[in-house]
Amino acid sequence: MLVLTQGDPAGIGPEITAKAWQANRQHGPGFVFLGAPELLQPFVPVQTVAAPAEAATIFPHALPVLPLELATPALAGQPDSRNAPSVIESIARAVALVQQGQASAVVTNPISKEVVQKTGFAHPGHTSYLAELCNVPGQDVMMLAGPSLRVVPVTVHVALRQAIQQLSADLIIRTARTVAQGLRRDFALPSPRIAVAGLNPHAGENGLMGTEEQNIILPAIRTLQAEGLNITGPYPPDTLFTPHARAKYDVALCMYHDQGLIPLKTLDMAEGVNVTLGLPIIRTSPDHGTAFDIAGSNSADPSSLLAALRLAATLVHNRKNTP
Ligand SMILES: NC(=O)C1=CN([C@@H]2O[C@H](COP(=O)(O)OP(=O)(O)OC[C@H]3O[C@@H](n4cnc5c(N)ncnc54)[C@H](O)[C@@H]3O)[C@@H](O)[C@H]2O)C=CC1
Ligand SMILES: NCC(=O)COP(=O)(O)O
Repeated sequence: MLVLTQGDPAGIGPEITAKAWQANRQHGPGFVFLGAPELLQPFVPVQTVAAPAEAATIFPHALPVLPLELATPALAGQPDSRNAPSVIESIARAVALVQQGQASAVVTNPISKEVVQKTGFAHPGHTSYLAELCNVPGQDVMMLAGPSLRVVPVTVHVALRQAIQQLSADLIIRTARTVAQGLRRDFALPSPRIAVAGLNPHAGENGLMGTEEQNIILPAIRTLQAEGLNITGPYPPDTLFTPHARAKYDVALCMYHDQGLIPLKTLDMAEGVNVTLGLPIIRTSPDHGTAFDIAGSNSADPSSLLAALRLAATLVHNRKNTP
């Protein structure tokens, strides 16, 4: 049984959760929602449970919920940091359930980084918090996976200026190793083809437009090739996402957040999934955020959450069956 976190109660999480249950109730994959039951009650029948083990028989008839309390009633589209502790508690308890073997994987609903950070949450998002909860701090890697493309941002939720400063051969090497291991173990790709993007226009054009390719990216690629990884680059970023280029790799290692997430969401917004690699547990998430602008309007598309639930179930299966 998958465990689905609450996410921000004022975002589209409750609505897409209810829509995902309606879509999956007959043919799964099943899930238990870890959050406030009143968020779902306007949409679908809900039944509270004490443990994920009770959820499977309930799932075809009602949405099973492990209840959490909100500090204040949630208003769609109006985030309230008083509810941040329940947002964070849902994530922590979901991870604990998987660690205890009571659930098979965590699927997270979107949270607002701004809202949780206002209350002192020390992480830029789920990804590094999950690594902390799993006692593997710093080993987390964010990958976005869609039908057309997989991308991994090497630097993630920092200002662009800081991303360039953070870029190092060591960071690229550690990230690529985690990506290769994750794709082998969970995605059934025995020798994943990794394409590395340059940082600068034309991948620097031999130092004419920047030296990070020569000084940082290429040495990292050579080290990884010497270890036997199927990794190439650095490629000019502007042509790395054409259909022709995409046919030649399984994942693109990108130097900063938007370099990878813009092509991913342009091509695959509806079915893109955020997967955290490098953890002892499996975690997926829709690729989008809280969408406060449409919360409460019944216009949220549940496709990305449905893809995240499907992928989590596949990864659970693959991990069990990979020697
Ligand atoms: N995994 C997570 O928890 C993520 C959280 N966020 C957070 O979400 C908040 C809002 O971020 P934004 O950059 O505005 O991104 P967003 O993805 O929430 O919204 C961007 C645009 O896409 C639309 N949209 C998003 N998902 C949709 C769906 N399922 N159906 C229909 N339309 C949809 C929204 O209405 C909005 O116009 C931020 O606080 C951000 O930190 C953003 C991405 C992932
Ligand atoms: N842009 C992706 C994103 O914001 C998801 O972050 P996380 O909460 O999965 O760490």
